[in-house]
Amino acid sequence: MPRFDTVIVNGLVVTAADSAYYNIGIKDGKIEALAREFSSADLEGCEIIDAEGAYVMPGGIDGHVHLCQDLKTGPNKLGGRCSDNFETGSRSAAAGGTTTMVNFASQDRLDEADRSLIGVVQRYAARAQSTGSYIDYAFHVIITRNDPDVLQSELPVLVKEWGITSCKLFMTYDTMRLTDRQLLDVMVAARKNSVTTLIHAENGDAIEWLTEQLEARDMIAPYYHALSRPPLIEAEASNRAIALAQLVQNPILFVHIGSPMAAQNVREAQSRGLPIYAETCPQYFNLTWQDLKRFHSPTCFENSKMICSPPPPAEKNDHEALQRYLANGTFTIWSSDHCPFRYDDPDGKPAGVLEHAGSMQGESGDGHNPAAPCTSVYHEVPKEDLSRLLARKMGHFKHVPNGIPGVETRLPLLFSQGLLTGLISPSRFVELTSTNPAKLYGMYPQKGCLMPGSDADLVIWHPQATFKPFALSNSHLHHNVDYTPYEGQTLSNWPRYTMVRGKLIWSNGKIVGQLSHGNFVKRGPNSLHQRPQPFGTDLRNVATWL
Ligand SMILES: NC(=O)NCCC(=O)O
Ligand SMILES: [Zn+2]
Repeated sequence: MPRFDTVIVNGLVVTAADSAYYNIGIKDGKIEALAREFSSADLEGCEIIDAEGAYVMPGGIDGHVHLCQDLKTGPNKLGGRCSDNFETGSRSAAAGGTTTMVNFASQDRLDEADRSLIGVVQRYAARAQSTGSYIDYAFHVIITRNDPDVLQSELPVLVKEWGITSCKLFMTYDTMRLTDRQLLDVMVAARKNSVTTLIHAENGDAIEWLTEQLEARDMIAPYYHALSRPPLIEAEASNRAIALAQLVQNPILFVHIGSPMAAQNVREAQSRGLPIYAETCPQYFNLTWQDLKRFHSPTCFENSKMICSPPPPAEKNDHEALQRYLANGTFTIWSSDHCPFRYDDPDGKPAGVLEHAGSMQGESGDGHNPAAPCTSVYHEVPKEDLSRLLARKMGHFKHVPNGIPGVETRLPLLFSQGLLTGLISPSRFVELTSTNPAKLYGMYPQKGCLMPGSDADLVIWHPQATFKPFALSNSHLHHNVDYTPYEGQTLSNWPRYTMVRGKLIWSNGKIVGQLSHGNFVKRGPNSLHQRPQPFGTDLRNVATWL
């Protein structure tokens, strides 16, 4: 009986702590042993993968992926529909070196059938099962209501039976946001159940007010999405959320931090020893407000391809400021916020044109009036009409589904722009992309490390000396999206192998795995914060009596 199924040789193995040349022996989907060199007897009968001196790292863990999700980010009950399902999303993730993704199971506040959070999770789990997944996956539950009976009876079940130990709360979006008192209700329930709380921090009232001011001045082209959400919007909300978290002693993670001001709030809270964590994403290091004017003309609706919330920072200077927070440890995790919408799909970015035409109440003269009673969230527009509408009509940024794709480019962008430039060390790269998400989301040490007994989830890069830098094009990618925000970006390496529990899923430019391979991951509690009473006991700051 061979000692190992697979051995990886000649790899520069990187963990969140160290880098060294090791061989890795894998048996039954787990890491069995690491050694400077295995004996020839040990290697007998096993498959050998030669890393040829390249980096070998724990597989990427993407803590922020939207698949199969209807997202009502606009002001009415219609919205967009994510174009990737678990097949196309996990395929794209694997091709980019990701071995586990945490997706969202989103409660629809407007649908009474969604009152039950368990029902919500079951609905999304069925979506994943209906296609299968190439890589392992888990769910955060998005909570959009504060029903006390549901929180009390269902959160413990989600944690114990489903291993769903994280929730996401919104401070913006008409149909998803919680008021401050609702945030407090849910945060207390989260604390009692050790549920890691993700916060989308933007001041929804201020965004609505600014949007009204902009539209009164006819400033509705995609570019003005950014002006409806200047950095103060995120800075104010993150500041408020830190205070609320402190009050009820509930650790929080800010998702997709996009402004140096908000990052500074996190830094300041962390320096007071508070368990406040922050995620950031490649869009905040690559795009600026100028990208919302990128295509053809400043008013061209194609610029809606770059709309996400929070918007990218105003200028390149902001990228440099954010890089400092990446290097100095303020950011905890690097995720994609992969939120895919197509430009040739009426339920994608064009919703911003269709909804606007509808809100003009027939002024369009083409008979399309989405403001009329609608029984589904979807826009029923014949494909041939869509390009005609897009060419002729003005759209409004407020109706554009927020989000951009990036699950596949998440690791390669940071590798080229962070690791190879020396901004961050290889170990910090692993910490941000794998080890910290594993700890934060209760998967460590099953995932996020290369210890004996851990899942053999690995990404092996190309040997640097022989890799030819290339300009990224959407045709390289495996998602179901008709563009990438990073078109033309130079990349200086790419994952050569992606392995999930001992099976190669991506090898030398090809998907070689099976859709039946990806497993649902039942998770435990956050293991990042371990200090007892990190919020202190001062009654001026903390309601310890709650
Ligand atoms: N981030 C974004 O623009 N879209 C995804 C939905 C959200 O998380 O806000
Ligand atoms: Zn969000």
